[in-house]
Amino acid sequence: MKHTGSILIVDDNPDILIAARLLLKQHYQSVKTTDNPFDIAGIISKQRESDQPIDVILLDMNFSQDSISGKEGFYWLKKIIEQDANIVVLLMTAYSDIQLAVDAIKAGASDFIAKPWQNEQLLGAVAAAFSHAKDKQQVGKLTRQKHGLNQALNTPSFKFLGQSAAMQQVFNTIEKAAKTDANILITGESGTGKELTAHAIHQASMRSEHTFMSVDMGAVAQNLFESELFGHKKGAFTDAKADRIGKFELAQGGSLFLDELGNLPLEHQAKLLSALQNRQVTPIGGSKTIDIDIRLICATNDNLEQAVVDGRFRQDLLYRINTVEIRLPALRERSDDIPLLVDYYLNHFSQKYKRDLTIAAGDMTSLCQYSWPGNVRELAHAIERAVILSEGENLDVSSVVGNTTSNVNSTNNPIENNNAYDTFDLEALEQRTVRAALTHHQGNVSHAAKALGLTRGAMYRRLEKYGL
Ligand SMILES: Nc1ncnc2c1ncn2[C@@H]1O[C@H](COP(=O)(O)OP(=O)(O)OP(=O)(O)O)[C@@H](O)[C@H]1O
Repeated sequence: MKHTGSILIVDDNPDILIAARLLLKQHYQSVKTTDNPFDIAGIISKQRESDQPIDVILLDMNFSQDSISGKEGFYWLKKIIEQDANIVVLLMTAYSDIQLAVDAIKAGASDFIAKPWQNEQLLGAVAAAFSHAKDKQQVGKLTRQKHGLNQALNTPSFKFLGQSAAMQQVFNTIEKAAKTDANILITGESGTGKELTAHAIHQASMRSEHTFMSVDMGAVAQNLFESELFGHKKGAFTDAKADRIGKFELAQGGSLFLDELGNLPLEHQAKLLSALQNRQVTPIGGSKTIDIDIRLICATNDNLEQAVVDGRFRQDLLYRINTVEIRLPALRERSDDIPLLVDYYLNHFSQKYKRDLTIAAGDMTSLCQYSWPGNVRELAHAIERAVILSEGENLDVSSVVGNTTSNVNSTNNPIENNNAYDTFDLEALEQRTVRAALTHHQGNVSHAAKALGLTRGAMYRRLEKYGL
């Protein structure tokens, strides 16, 4: 059976063209020939258009009579590589010498064949060239796929909006800091847009073509911390059934975003610090260290300075990660952003659910007066729910934020509210309690979860459930 793939043979000697074609035609599906190197570019284009791209070219080195320098071969080799770097070129000459062969390979040829050839020798060289061409094509495909995946991973689902002076300042700092390779610490309450900020930094940086790798430190099981970040070798521990690449290595050349860093236990902080200081990691069970080239972006809704004072966070690690600090203001501190965000999410979810809704001016004012303890995340969920539940043409905000406006000045705490037990609906009570805990802890999910006796995962499930 013939191999799929196309070969082009270029030689000014018609006997060589016939002999090579007869031999190669027995093994390969498409064999083209030409005695004029000026035809090469046209043949490459035509074959590509007809979906039979040239994989391998056998190229003579000397075309003018009596020429033996090989210069012409090098010239055409360069032209071919410029036109299509995936084509593999085999150079042929009757005047072979070692230096010419070395120079040919240096210039990008895959091999060098002396004429006259032995058939077996030519077939072997062509087979190796084909395999090289397939590898190149595969690498090209994987590179394009990686590029596409990076684009998909790097693009957040929502725009990063803000017209308030506070957010303009944030955007300004992002722009300045992104251009450097400085480590950046993003702080702010839950839902203020820390992850969006990290994406924006990566996208505005010189690393934007590379991977943006995100790790939620709050969600990494304690015993898997090292494996998650640094990787492991097969058999390094009982469950290590195969090699695993760590997030540091996956982020190679790009940005590594460590979210919820405040939750990292002290012993892991030491390991993280050591990796950052040495710019090297060693997978568990591995003997070789891997050099790492990443821009580090960390985020937390914890107060890390206080955590240092409390002995929960290493000062040396804090100094290493906070070269630039970006603090995201809570939504209640920038209520002039609320109309912009409401309009954006109203438009987004109206399109998603095929509704045509507007918001009454009075309702917008109510939303601007609300304290939004869950910040923009709460606002986005609230608008989505309103879009789904509204019946008329106006967005029904009461169905969403319920007694939000009356909540503005209340504690939201069912224990403290006189009307705490106006309902015995457990879900409603749970929602109020979760909201109250968030408000009490100024949007800090970790602290609110702790106060409620919940894990962060359980807390997040409730935030999702109640759209907080
Ligand atoms: N400025 C903004 N413009 C538009 N959407 C925003 C903005 N800030 C946050 N959001 C939206 O709010 C939600 C939460 O944002 P994000 O995950 O970035 O917050 P976070 O501070 O990282 O939260 P957490 O601390 O809980 O992880 C996302 O859906 C995001 O798109």
